[in-house]
Amino acid sequence: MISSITFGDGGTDGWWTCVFLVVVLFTAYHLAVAVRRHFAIRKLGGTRAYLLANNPLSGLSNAVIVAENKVGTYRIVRLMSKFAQNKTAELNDEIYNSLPPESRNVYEYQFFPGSRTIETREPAHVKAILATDFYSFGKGPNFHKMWYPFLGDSIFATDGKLWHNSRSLIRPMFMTDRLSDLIIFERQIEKMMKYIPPSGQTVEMMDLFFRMTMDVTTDFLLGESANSLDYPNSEFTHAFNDVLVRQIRILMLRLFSPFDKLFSKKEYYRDIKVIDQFIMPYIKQTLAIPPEELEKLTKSDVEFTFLHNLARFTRDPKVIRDQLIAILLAGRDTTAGTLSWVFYELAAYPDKVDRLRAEILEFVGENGTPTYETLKNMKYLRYVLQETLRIHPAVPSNGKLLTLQTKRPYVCKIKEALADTVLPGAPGAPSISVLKGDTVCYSPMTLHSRRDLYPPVSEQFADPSLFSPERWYVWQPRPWEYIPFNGGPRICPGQNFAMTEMAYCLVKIFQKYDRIEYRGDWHGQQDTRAIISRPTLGVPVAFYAAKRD
Ligand code: HEM
Repeated sequence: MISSITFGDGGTDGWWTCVFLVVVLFTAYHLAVAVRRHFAIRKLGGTRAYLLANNPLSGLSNAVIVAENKVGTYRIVRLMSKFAQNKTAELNDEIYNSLPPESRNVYEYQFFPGSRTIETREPAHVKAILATDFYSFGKGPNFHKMWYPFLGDSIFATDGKLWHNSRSLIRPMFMTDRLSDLIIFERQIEKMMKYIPPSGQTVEMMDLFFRMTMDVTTDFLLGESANSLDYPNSEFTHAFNDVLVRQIRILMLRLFSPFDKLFSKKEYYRDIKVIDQFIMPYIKQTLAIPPEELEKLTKSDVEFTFLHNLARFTRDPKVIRDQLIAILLAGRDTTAGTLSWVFYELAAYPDKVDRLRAEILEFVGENGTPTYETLKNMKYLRYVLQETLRIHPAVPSNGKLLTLQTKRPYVCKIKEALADTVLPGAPGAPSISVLKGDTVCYSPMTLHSRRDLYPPVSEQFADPSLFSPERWYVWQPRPWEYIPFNGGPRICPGQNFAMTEMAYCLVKIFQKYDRIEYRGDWHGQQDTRAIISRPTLGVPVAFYAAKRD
């Protein structure tokens, strides 16, 4: 029948028949998938979230986003242009504001029935993904595969047993307040301060923060810093800066698969080689230390490094390499990006600088050295950091793929097959069925900017869009409404390390300076998100040294 269909000038055309068949099979397949998924969703007892786009046409072209009387924008084109302009926060607001009142905080879209993405800013959903239904969600095999050349089998790229092993391996180094960490902060922050020019001269602080956190993290991991403060143009520093950008480019090109293979990955692999050439000698050196010597080293709080700790539990250089790279990645950009935002915000509020400095002088004095105890007791200092992470969470968006595992990971004793699951409904709303393979994204940034989760604006509680550390004196976010460090079993293990490092840095800077002046376009600032948030225009400021008694 089909072969008798005629096209064009009336002759039977085998090619057209093939195309026709492909279209029919493609449509039939997707219809079958859609029907199967429809029933699977119903069977789970939940519903779908508000559907923003249902097929390539509505997804790619005319998905109507109704945002304050603006109708009919082109979603993907718009998304890409907002992303290119570093305005994804604006786009998120626009999308969420366009949702119907009964589904204000969650929506979904799909180009084909089998590729569904759910986006949520509902605390109950975040709690389920990160904690109560933890084993149903993970990074997924695709993420592991895509990041493998750079991150290997490290804590960041894995789920289940591999992830659990990594977590156990690194946990001991983050369990206690280590004196050696304070010594590292002192050493590297002091060095950074030498690069701040005399009063009144402009300095690009973001650049200094990225170099300083690179040196702190390598010092912590290897016992020796990469010294990017003194040598910002070293091959290693460049490779580490570039590799993430190249990794993101590779991930984005995957959207155009299989044509992504046409693009060369030579530079990406070259960067990884440079990074490995820097790290591997340290690993070799450490593995040459006899186990009994390593055990002796554990007694020394100052000499014992992260690398020593890893070598006590595994002699496999690849396992050690993967974990080191992951911590370097986790620890550097997050802390540098956050510190950059702290100084961007403070530069607009001289009164808050005064208040912060007064607290620092009260607790540490002009020349004193901070301890864990003094840092913990300085409330305003902590509130400055918490407030910065509320407005500018370092990881603004996060996603979890519903895992395709057939068994629960071994850490959980229940062995039944991992089935589809549901995200709990908000009060008064039905739960949302989630099927294996669906992608679920939650965004700390959009969650933190939900006005309905905050108390009314008052004299003590400023508008939530404003930087106001003072609000923390009268307000405590409810669980799962403030998640800069994630939560549940995958909560950031470096949280205490990062908060101490940033607090230490603020103390050192404001012991010396009592005024900051912003030397750029403060209001024109944007948010670049190469996974980690940072100010697009950098942080050009001038510091003014305080008069000493
Ligand atoms: C302001 C600083 C920091 C912030 C806001 C932050 C935030 C986060 C977040 C949101 C995650 C979860 C990411 C995901 O879902 O994949 C995470 C994971 C992680 N962070 Fe941090 N982080 C910071 C600093 C650090 C530091 C300094 C270290 C180590 C020195 C570190 C080590 C890690 C590790 C190892 C993970 C992976 C945990 C796992 O998957 O089990 N972080 N961090």
